[in-house]
Amino acid sequence: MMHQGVGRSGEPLVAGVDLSTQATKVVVCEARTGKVVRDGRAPHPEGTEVHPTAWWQAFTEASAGIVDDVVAIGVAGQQHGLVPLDERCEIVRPALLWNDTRSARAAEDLVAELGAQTWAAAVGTVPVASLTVTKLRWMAEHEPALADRVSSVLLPHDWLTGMLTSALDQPVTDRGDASGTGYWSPGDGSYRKDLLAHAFGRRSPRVPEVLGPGDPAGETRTGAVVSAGTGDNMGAALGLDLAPGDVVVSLGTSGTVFALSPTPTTDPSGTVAGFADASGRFLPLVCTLNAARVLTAAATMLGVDLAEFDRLACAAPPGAGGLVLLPYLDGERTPNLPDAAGTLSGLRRDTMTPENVARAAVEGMLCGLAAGLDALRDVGVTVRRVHLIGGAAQSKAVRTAAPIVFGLPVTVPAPAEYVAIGAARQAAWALAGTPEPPAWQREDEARLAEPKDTDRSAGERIRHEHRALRRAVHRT
Ligand SMILES: Nc1ncnc2c1ncn2[C@@H]1O[C@H](COP(=O)(O)OP(=O)(O)O)[C@@H](O)[C@H]1O
Ligand SMILES: O=C(CO)[C@@H](O)[C@H](O)COP(=O)(O)O
Repeated sequence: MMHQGVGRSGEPLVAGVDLSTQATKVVVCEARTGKVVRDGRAPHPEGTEVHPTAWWQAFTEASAGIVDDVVAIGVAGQQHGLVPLDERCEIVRPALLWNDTRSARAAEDLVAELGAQTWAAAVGTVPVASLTVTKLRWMAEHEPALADRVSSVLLPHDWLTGMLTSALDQPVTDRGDASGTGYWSPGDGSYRKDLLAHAFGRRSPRVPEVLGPGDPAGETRTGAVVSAGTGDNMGAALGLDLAPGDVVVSLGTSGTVFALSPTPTTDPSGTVAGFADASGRFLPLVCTLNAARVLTAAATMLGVDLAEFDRLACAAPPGAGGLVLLPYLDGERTPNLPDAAGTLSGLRRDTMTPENVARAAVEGMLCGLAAGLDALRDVGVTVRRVHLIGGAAQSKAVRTAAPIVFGLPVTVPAPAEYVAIGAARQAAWALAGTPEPPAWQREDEARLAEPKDTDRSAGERIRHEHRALRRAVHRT
């Protein structure tokens, strides 16, 4: 498959993999500059439980013919997913993904048993259905015979990394992804196996060794260096080379809001997850379950494609003629409403147009992220401007509405797979063996209009209406 070598330009090449929710994406970059020279992608099956062999199939398809000459490779993956292996490293049951909400009651129980403050102080996060620790509790309660067979517990990126190095029996991970398990402490840099054993009700299963940010995990069969890998949001932060004051809003399957922090953060309310990053620092993050797919679902409901959806949403005024959408179409994680459904309110005969419905979908999705920006400020993050990334950042309607709803300058970095680029940069780092990652150039970014005063008041009104509806319907 892979063999050591250089690209046609004579530059050594490295590959980065984004094992995200809906697809596996692969980029091949020049190790020295970061220039992307090739890419590939392949879809994943629908659903919130996926057999990891489907990821291997997607990786094989996405990387076919483009990674033969890379000298290093790294994987950034969707966070939190539970990949349980038995003592022969066979998969015990299909992986439960971050957006699977069946462990909501388990999360409530774990919080009730130990207290939100204890969890936040111990591991930087308060359990919600997304976290690995709650999936282990669910499995222990609902599938005890399978739980008895579990010998080690991996995350999606750990598993793919282990497949690449042929070392699933000696699994490795990194600080960033480990910090999303609910049983690794970003503050102490160590596992809390007591919490893992408490949740699982059994002796703690084996957990991957946490490598340092630039450490190699091993080699592929053909001798390419494999880096430690990380979570997808940490990968994006590395790919974007974030500066202080920069906040990322990522609109993929999940909506995430995150920024770098030099110190760990804790939020006993559970809104901000106090993750570690992939560079040795920290990554406070807010995650919503409903982002890009709110737009695709609204477009399907309106019977239009995404281009027409965009045209409709852009044709409506800010505030969508009074229509307000709480877009909790898959339940919600932030606020923690795993069983919620969406609500569309404010319909009047003269305003219930396709244009206003489309605009309300865009604004409703963005309001969840605006609340995330406020929550980041509350834990001490400086928010000066927003970088908008992820699939839905390509939507003109989203680009138009985002500075208004956020009340901040917003830039859209040149369209690129930043998670995969971050994974490739980590691979180049492991290859170089330097204390810091290589300095990679970034393409120019499109700066969007800064919000005007009139925009600001429209944005405040939109956020106010969204909050008021949420309180009325969900009392949160
Ligand atoms: N122009 C667009 N408008 C709205 N949504 C879009 C657009 N382009 C892509 N998307 C959506 O973005 C999502 C994929 O984004 P991505 O960041 O790749 O997600 P993930 O990393 O979770 O797989 C899909 O749901 C897709 O429909
Ligand atoms: O759970 C989180 C973050 O805590 C999600 O951001 C997942 O990491 C999935 O990411 P995407 O597939 O939406 O990029």
